Amino acid sequence: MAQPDTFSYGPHELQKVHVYRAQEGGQGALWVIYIHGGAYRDKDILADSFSKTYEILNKHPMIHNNVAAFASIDYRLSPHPNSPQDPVKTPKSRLRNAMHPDHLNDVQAALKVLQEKYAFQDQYVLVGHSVGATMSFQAVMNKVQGADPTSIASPKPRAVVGVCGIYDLRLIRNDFKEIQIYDEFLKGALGPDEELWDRISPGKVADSDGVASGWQNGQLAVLANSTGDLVVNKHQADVMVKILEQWKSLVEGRDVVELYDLREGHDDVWQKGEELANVIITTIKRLARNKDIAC
Ligand SMILES: N[C@@H](CC(=O)c1ccccc1NC=O)C(=O)O
Repeated sequence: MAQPDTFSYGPHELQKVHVYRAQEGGQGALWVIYIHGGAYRDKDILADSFSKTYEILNKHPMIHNNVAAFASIDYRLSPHPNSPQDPVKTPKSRLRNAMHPDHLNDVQAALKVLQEKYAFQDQYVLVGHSVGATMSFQAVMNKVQGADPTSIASPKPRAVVGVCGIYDLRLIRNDFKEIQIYDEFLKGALGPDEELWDRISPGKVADSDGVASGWQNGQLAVLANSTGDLVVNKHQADVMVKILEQWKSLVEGRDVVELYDLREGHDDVWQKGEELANVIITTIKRLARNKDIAC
């Protein structure tokens, strides 16, 4: 397995970013930056969950020609009832007690450190899985309620890819009302104020705070969903695509790609890596094809 370089962007053990250089002699300029899911709280789904996908991608000639490096972001997590910690005995740097906006502020801080180190500007693709997809599209909103406005990603990415993503937080809870974990993980990470959930849902905010007005340099949005995903349903992509159609209609040359033919289970998409890698390859091909259309 490839060993990434790891950089800290804060004192917590989860405030780290992993960087994997593309193959020796790679000629690309693009960065691919991954935000993992895990319901904001799963201590077993972290930045290294991108490793398998990286291994697959790194053998692909398309990557050699277009990608400079990959990064995968860890961010502080919220408590999980199945892995309790003693708040007195656990050092602060290991405590999983993050609440919105901590997760998103961490992602923004990681992007900032990457920019300071590598200065790739807007030559990057932000890829998120599940709640990582929520944060990927939050990163291109104009304003996310509660989040630090000075920390909003600058510059924003050229392309955003949401894989098995959650874009309307209240809707997913309501769609799975009988299953307690949805309400539990959302309240555990975001608090009980459901109006706040609405104001931070990238598939719900249609006013000037949202993705349509906020993502001015964007060229390509990709939504990927799997028929084998039993925990995130297609309603989520349906709401997000409406916002993205609005975004697309504002500037000529913007592109929205819907890939709804994945087959793997929610976590197998990244765990096996094949389908996540394919989605990223499709994205990079599209970007290369659309290169002549200015940003
Ligand atoms: N493994 C997670 C569950 C999880 O990841 C999840 C469950 C339902 C819907 C979305 C999920 N993850 C999104 O990031 C947990 O232990 O809570």
